[in-house]
Amino acid sequence: MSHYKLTYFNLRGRGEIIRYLFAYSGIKYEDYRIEWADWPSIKPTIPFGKVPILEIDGVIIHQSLAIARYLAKENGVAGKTPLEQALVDAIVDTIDDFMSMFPWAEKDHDVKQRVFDDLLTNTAPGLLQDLEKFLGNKNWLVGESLTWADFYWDVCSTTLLSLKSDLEDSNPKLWVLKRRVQALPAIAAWIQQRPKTIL
Ligand SMILES: CCC(=O)N1CCc2c(cnn2-c2cccc(F)c2)C1
Repeated sequence: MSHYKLTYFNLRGRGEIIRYLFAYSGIKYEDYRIEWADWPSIKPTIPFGKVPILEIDGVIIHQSLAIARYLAKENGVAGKTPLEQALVDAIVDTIDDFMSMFPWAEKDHDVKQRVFDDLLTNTAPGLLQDLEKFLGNKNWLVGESLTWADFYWDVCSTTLLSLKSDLEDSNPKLWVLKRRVQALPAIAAWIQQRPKTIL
């Protein structure tokens, strides 16, 4: 039995997709949440100096999407064929490109608020419309079964709704999908038990 240790902050952020995959797989792992005060002393010990990282029996994987893709493949939710896996990656990257546009670490509150508001008001609607069209009348974003693209949509849309709740007023199929993911017993249980954080 492998030993898994996830290292990230006490945030959903870029760590939550990994936590979803562990919850779905039922595999036990250490969910180590770095205290902000400890980060300066921990950062130099981390390869490439960024988190999340996942240690698997001492082997360190960095980059949240690489970690998630590994766990998805190990647990049958990466896509059933290479073509489906490519579509999953394309959707995940599309969502991640948008999430990466936010200046999460901006120190100037006014600058941060202005960029966040612009992205949420002027960029998010187009992205959601494209995702709604891609989903169409399917139950899941890719193929005919759950993949980690569906998990990623739920993880990231939770944060987007926390920032702009009226995003839920358009693109109804996307919000039906969100509820379908959150109704999965393992995901529902994780959401109920996880530490409550703003982001
Ligand atoms: C100081 C750092 C911080 O506040 N956060 C880190 C990044 C982040 C947060 C919430 N979502 N999110 C995120 C999720 C997926 C992709 C991505 F680029 C970003 C909060």
